[in-house]
Amino acid sequence: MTAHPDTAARHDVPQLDDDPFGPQLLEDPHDFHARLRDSGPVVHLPKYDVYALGRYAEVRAALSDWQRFISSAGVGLTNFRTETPWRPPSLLLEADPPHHDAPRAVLTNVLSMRALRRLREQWFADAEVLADEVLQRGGEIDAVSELAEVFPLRVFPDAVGLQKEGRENLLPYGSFAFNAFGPRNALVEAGEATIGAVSAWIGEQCARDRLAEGGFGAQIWAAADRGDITHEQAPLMVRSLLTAGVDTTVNGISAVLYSLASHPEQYELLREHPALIRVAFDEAVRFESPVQTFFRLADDDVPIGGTVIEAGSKILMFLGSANRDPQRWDDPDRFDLRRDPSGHVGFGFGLHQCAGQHVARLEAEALLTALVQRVRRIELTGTPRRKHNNTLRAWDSLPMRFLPA
Ligand code: HEM
Ligand SMILES: CCOc1cccc(C(=O)O)c1
Repeated sequence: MTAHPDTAARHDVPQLDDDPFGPQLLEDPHDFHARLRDSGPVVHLPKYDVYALGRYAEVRAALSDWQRFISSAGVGLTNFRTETPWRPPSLLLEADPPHHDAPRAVLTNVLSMRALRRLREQWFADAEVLADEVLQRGGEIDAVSELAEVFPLRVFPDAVGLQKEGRENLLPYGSFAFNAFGPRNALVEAGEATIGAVSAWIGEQCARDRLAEGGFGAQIWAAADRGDITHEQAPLMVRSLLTAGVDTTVNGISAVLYSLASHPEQYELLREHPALIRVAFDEAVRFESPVQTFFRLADDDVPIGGTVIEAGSKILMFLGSANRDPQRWDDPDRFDLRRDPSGHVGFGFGLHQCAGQHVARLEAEALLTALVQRVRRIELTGTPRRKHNNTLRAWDSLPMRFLPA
């Protein structure tokens, strides 16, 4: 499909007619990412009339320049300046300074590495129980439904302080939220029939009287009592945890399990050098990029990559492409625990960099520590199956064998 003549004229940049949210590219984005990087620093996608950034340098530049590449018009395709968001905007993800400042300071404190130290022992013990359960079942499992989905749902809702009933709403809610950053395609439509009830349950859990003492949720409400945020902001901030805190780690853990199973020599290296466990997770986040894309809005005519993006344009940042840019990474398509993955943009970068990255890293560290102690080898025993989502790179099924040490 060729762009409308005046659209082509309006953009003095190369253009690609691909649909990055279509089934082909969601199944395998890598060829498109390479064409995107090779086409130029800024590429117009007439399919959605957005500007795409595929190279590491420009993605880092856009993530760093929060004043001109803004989030308060939404970080999905929807432009909050002209369209109604499907839910009240996030006080963090979909906010700019100064409104972003206080919620971010509170969440940074609640989810800090120091704050998480109190959870470390329990999460490591929970991971050992789960790893033992897998081996007691003979070690042949679907690593998505029996490991990657189980561990985050065992530890994170309790850490937030959620009630036990209804937790089955968490994954569908997150999946819908991440789909909703993309166009209203079949993936979004498939969730629309049930999202009302799911969304209502999520909203109810953010109320103060639903949240257990000492959890992340109660700590957010305590911050409101201190005046660090308002009591009106507190429930929306708890909602941020429920939206971003589960599907992401499920797919981060799926990514590291898939990467290790498909690179047996890397798993052997990890067994010999368990100190590489945290590197392994960040290398998997770089390699697979569980969160593939986010948008920004150009708040002014913005110079980038030798061109000027006109004010009011939506910009689509391909984090997954930047994480495999050969201009930034040696042999980028190689999962390599010997490399230093720091600087990857899998958790974003700059002002909005993931507020929950330490939660994600602790979950992965706990599970990988338990596995490398007990499992000699991880093998794929069948064809893995992708789960398509407009934003998440996810696995639907990972048939695997875990051989006991
Ligand atoms: C592997 C797991 C995860 C990945 C790959 C991931 C990825 C990201 C990315 C790319 C961003 C930047 C968004 C932007 O720049 O617009 C982000 C922001 C955010 N993440 Fe994560 N995330 C993960 C886990 C989590 C967890 C476990 C939580 C909560 C406990 C969380 C909460 C958030 C929040 C609240 C923001 C918005 C921060 C802000 O705008 O200041 N994430 N995440
Ligand atoms: C992983 C990106 O982080 C997110 C994603 C979706 C929602 C929110 C939020 O703040 O509600 C954050």
